[in-house]
Amino acid sequence: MNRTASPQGAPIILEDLRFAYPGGAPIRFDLSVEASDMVAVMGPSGSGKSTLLSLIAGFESPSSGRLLIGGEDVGGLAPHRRPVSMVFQENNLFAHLSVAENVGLGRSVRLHLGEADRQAVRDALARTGLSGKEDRLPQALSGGERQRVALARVLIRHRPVLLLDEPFASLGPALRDEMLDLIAQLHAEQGMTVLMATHDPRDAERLCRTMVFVDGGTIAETGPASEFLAGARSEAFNRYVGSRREMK
Ligand SMILES: Nc1ncnc2c1ncn2[C@@H]1O[C@H](COP(=O)(O)OP(=O)(O)OP(=O)(O)O)[C@@H](O)[C@H]1O
Repeated sequence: MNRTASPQGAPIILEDLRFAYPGGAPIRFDLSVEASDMVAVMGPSGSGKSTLLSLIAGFESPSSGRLLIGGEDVGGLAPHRRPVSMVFQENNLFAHLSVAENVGLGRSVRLHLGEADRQAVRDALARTGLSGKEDRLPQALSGGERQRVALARVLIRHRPVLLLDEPFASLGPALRDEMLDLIAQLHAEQGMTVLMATHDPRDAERLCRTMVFVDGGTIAETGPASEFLAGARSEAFNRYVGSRREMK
């Protein structure tokens, strides 16, 4: 993989990807995402957003169907071999490793780092506003700082796809905006394809060009995020977003 090249993302195609948790309802996804797109994945609680991202990342295995990333069938690849980085709502970091080591894992899972890798870690920490905190353990960081460490690791991994599963749900609004800006900057630099699961229409509005509406274990609707957010798409989406807004 080219780690220094100019921005590039990979297209993602899910073809009749089928899955079910033991005893759970059937889940089935068909989806096509353009390279370097920024996609909001929205939908009711339990609709299957996390499952969609987990299938792409390889944390769950479909019973049938195909998953193509960058034109390659990645269905047989273990998660760490897929051209994908993922950031969760929390628990992205190893508690016993320092900030610098947690970021360094993006280069080598055994932390066998050369000088160029260590320089890349320093650069990523500087880019994410964490210089001076490299030796801290995650417990000595704020929630926002911990998510920045996770993003610093994404930055040095240079993977063509970034999956975000409600990454900022536990942060306050100001910090959240700051983090969304940081994702936008990373995207401008690296051009990776971004899929972000979120319940907050403001996240989608701020960051995403495309909307994927997940409902009942399937992709119910896709299109320009602006149309969804303007209320110009399905009643089901409007009801979902309306109910989220009432909850605030
Ligand atoms: N590990 C699991 N074992 C069994 N069922 C699961 C598991 N994880 C999720 N499910 C079920 O699968 C369905 C889809 O869950 P998923 O977590 O993908 O939804 P979601 O849209 O991400 O929800 P939320 O917005 O609440 O995070 C739900 O009915 C959920 O209860």
